[in-house]
Amino acid sequence: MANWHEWVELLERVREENPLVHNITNVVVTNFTANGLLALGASPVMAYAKEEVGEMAQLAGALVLNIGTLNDKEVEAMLVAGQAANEAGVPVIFDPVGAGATRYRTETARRIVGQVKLAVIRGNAAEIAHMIGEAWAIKGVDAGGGSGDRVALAKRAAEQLGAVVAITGKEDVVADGQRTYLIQNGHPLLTKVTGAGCLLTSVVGAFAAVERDAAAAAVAALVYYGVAAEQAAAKAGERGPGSFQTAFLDALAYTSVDDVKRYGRVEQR
Ligand SMILES: Nc1ncnc2c1ncn2[C@@H]1O[C@H](COP(=O)(O)OP(=O)(O)O)[C@@H](O)[C@H]1O
Ligand SMILES: Cc1ncsc1CCOP(=O)(O)O
Ligand SMILES: [Mg+2]
Repeated sequence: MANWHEWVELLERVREENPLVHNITNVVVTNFTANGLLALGASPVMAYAKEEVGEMAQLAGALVLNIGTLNDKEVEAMLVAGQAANEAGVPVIFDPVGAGATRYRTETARRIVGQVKLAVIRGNAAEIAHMIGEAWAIKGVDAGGGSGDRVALAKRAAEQLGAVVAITGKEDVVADGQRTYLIQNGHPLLTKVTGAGCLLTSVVGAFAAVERDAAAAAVAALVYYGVAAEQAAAKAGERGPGSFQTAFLDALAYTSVDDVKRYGRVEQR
C-alpha cells in the first residue's frame, strides 16, 4: 500500500474482522480502553496473570503493553506475554506511560524494549525522548512544556529502538526509520480525558492486527482517532470534558472511511 488514503481503508477491515486485542494496561484506563475498542469495532480482552497471558497473547490479533500503573508482577507478565506474542508473530504495541518521570518507569520501559520485539511504540514526546536517553520536560504521565524537533526525535527513536515510533501531541508524528508522517488532526479536549493516549495505543493495536505494515497501521489509526475527536468536539465540545468523552466514544463508532479521507490532514516528511 502506498499512500495514507489507501491506509484509511484499514478502518473498514478492523470493523469487518473484529480483531481480538489483548491489553495489559493500567488501572486508570481499563474500562475506557475496552469501551473505546468496542466502539471502534474491535474486541478487547484484559488478562494479567502470568499463568495465562502467554496463551491469551497467542490467541489475539495484537498485544498492547502499557506501564501506566506498573508493578513487578505485572512487568513479569508483560515480558511473558510479549515473548509469547513474538513467537506466534502477533504484533506487540507498547505505551511507555510516564517513562522519564521515575527511574523505575524508565528502566522498565527499556527492559521491555530490550526483551520484546515491538511493532509500534506510542507515547508523548517526553516519554519517547526519555526512552532513548534524551532530555525532555515531563510532568507525571503528561509531556511537560518541552520544545524540540519532534520529527527528528521520532526518526532517531525509530532507528534506535528498532520499531515504528508514534509521538503524539498537538501534532502527531509516525516514523519507521525510512518513512515519516505528520498528522494534524485531534482536539485539545483529548488532553482533558484521562486515557486518551492509552486508548489510542490500543486502537493502534487493533489496526496492527489487520495490517502487517506497522507504520501504515499507526498512521491510519492516528488520523481516524483525530478525526473522530474533531467530530465529537463539534457535537459536544462546548459542554465540557464529560460530554466530550461520551461523544468521543460515539464518534469512534460512527466515523467512516469517507470522513477520515475528507477531514484527515496527513503529510509525508
Ligand atoms: N493540543 C492538542 N490538540 C489536538 N490534539 C491533541 C492535543 N494534545 C493531544 N492531542 C491528541 O490526543 C491524543 C493523545 O495524545 P497525547 O495527549 O499526546 O497522549 P498522552 O495522553 O499519552 O500524553 C492524540 O490523538 C493526540 O493527537
Ligand atoms: C493518570 C494516570 N496515572 C497513571 S496511568 C494514568 C493514565 C494516563 O493515561 P494517558 O496517558 O492516556 O493520559
Ligand atoms: Mg499516555
